[in-house]
Order: sequence, then structure tokens, then C-alpha cells
Amino acid sequence: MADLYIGLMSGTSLDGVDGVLCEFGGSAAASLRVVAHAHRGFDSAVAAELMALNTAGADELHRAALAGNALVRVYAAVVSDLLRQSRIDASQVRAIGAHGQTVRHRPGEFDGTGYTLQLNNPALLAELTGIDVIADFRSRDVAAGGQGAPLVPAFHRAVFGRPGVTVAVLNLGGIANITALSADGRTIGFDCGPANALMDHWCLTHRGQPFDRDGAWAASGRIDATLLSRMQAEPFFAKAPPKSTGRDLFNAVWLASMLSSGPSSANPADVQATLAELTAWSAATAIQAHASDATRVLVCGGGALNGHLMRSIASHLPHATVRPTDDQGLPPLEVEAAAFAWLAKAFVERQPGNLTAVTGAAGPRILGAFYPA
Ligand SMILES: Nc1ncnc2c1ncn2[C@@H]1O[C@H](COP(=O)(O)OP(=O)(O)OP(=O)(O)O)[C@@H](O)[C@H]1O
Ligand SMILES: CC(=O)N[C@H]1[C@@H]2OC[C@@H](O2)[C@@H](O)[C@@H]1O[C@H](C)C(=O)O
Repeated sequence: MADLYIGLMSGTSLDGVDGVLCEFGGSAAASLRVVAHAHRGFDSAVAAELMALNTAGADELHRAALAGNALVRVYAAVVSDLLRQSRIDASQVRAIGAHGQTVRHRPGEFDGTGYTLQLNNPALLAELTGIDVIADFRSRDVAAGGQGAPLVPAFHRAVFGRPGVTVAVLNLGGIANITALSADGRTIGFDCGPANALMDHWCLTHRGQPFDRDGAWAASGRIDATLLSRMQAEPFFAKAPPKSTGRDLFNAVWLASMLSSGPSSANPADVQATLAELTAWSAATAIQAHASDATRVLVCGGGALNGHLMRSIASHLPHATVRPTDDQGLPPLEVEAAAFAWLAKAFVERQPGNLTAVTGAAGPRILGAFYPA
């Protein structure tokens, strides 16, 4: 039987769900083949509710439970798209790795353990698809004192790692994270700052568009150096890894406080240009600090389709080629979903999914919880 897994990712951009059906040839992810990719956007009511649940509000428990159900109905539709496209029957798929929707991420805070919360209803997904589901990949790492994020570096190492060569992988989702795959075999990874979450918010507010296609609007503006340096002073950027972040920090309130706490350009296009530069600067700074000898930077996530952002990052890293991951046979919008297919496989095989050097957890841990078909 082919080793078939589905990965489902709905990330911090809140743009919808990416799913992939993957075939694994052996235990190494290098032998992974994406058989099918499907994407479904959230309808506006679901997107608005998921966004609202990122901040405290009335009757949250009830609303969060219903939002988990709504999310899973989109997941089930994506699974059905994948099976139809690939003409594969549900019974042939070993498991689905379903990330869920992060609405809070506070590892290590409050009582020392803190929490990370992904809305989901894996029982309903198992019911709707008839396939085993693995979910809640982050909590065990947090329980072991880790950040619970980013989790993709282990997958990046397995698919993009090259012995004796330093490679940097940059994910530009709602939040940005890097993986530094050093020539000597060490792997470091951490969230390096905001990516599309703030740019999408600003674009929607001022242009009525969910995102700035190709970064054309940002490219039309001028970087506001004063605003940029105020943003760069955010303590998260100077923090040493392990570190992770999310909409808990980089949200509309953060942006509003940056805009109101000193002089800033009145022109919204200039703010967009400044946000793009903040992403480029923070990613390039992280790469220079942890993978200074990288001559290749592989970019995944929707930001890889933002030509302006890609050029800005490249201009900060003149000694490296900055290319989308399609170059390595895995298109940018498939990487994270494939990582959760890979993590589901790791769970089924009782292999640890975390890298302690990345998350800071006390040890390697098997990640996820099992919901049988
Ligand atoms: N053609 C494009 N031009 C500019 N930006 C784009 C383009 N296509 C997608 N994007 C951006 O990519 C985002 C989606 O990226 P992605 O699917 O990687 O996010 P995500 O899964 O939410 O990420 P993460 O979990 O890493 O935070 C969109 O919200 C948009 O901002
Ligand atoms: C808590 C959470 O959902 N974090 C996401 C988010 O989106 C990007 C970045 O922040 C990364 O840390 C993580 O996602 C990827 C899939 C990860 O865990 O590697």
C-alpha cells in the first residue's frame, strides 16, 4: 500500500485552507511526492469570526466551538477535492494531519506552561471523511516547555537540507519564520516577525482588497524611515531564539500604536511600503544572524508570490540567491500543508516531530492526538 497522507493547513493569514495529498516513498521526506493540492478560501462570515476569536470577546467558548465546526466543514471539502482530483479512495489514505486555526499562542506565559490554541474539531473531521485524523500538533511541545512553533523546520531539513551546504528557508505566511540549515548539520528555526498579517490588514482597510497582489501597492509607496525604526524597536525582534509569535502581538492594535506613537506618513501606500520593508528587514536580519554563509534562500508561503517583497529581501541579502521553493519541486503554497502530512506520518510511526534546538522543548516528543476514523 502506498504511504498516502493528507496535510491541511489554515494559517495565520486567515485566507483559507491549503491541503495536499502526499505520497511518501520511504521514511525520508525527500522521497515525498505531492499527488494533489487544493485550496478553499473562507467565506467572509467564517473569516470574520475566526479573526474576531483572536481577541477576547463575549461568549467565546460557544463561538469557538462553532467556529471549529465551520473550519472542519471547509477541511472536509478540501479533502474531498483532493480525493476527487487524484481519484484516490478515502480508505487508501493512512491519516490526515489537520493543523486547526491558531487563535491564541502564549507558550511559557502565565503559569510557566502557558498554552497554544488551535480551533478544530478533529472528531467531526474523522466523521465526515472516514479517515484517521491527527490534530493538536503543538500542545505537547508546549507541555515540554517548548514554544510549540515553528514546527516546519524538521520538515524543511528533511526536504531541503543538503549535506555540506548552508541553506536558509523562509516562510512568509501571516507570520514569518526561518529555518537555518547549516552546512555542519545543525538546524535552527524561529519566528522572525510579521509577514502578510499586517500587510493584508492594511490593504483591506485602505483598498478593500484582501491582499496586495505582487506587492504592487507597497511598491508604489515610499518607506517611512521614522515609522520603520519605531517598528524595528519592538523588543520581539531583539529577543534571542527559541521564540515564536502570532497575532497575539502583531495585530491591528500593534500597528495602530506604532502609527500613533510618533510622526508617520499620512499616505497609506507609504505605510504599506514600510510594512513590506519591516518583513524584509526582519527576515534578512534573522538569516544573516543564523545562516550568514547561506548562498540559497528558499522562500515559501504566500509571500513568495509577492514580487516586491521578494526583491526587497534579495536586496538585503546580496550574497544569496532568493528563490521560491518551486525550484526544489515544492511550490510555496504546498510546503506547510505537506509539513503537516509529514507530521501526521511521524505521529503514526511514533517518531518525534519537534526539534528541541528550535522550540526549546525539554526533549524530542511525539506530536499530535489521534482521532480514529
Ligand atoms: N500573488 C500574491 N501577491 C502577494 N501576496 C500574496 C499573493 N498570493 C498570496 N499572497 C499572500 O499570502 C497569504 C497567504 O499565505 P499562506 O497561505 O502562506 O498563509 P498562511 O498559511 O496563513 O501562513 P502561516 O501559517 O505561515 O502564517 C495571503 O494572505 C496573501 O497575503
Ligand atoms: C502558533 C502558530 O500557529 N504559529 C504558526 C504561525 O505561522 C507562521 C509561524 O507563525 C509559525 O510559527 C507557525 O506555523 C508554522 C506552520 C510552523 O509551526 O512551523
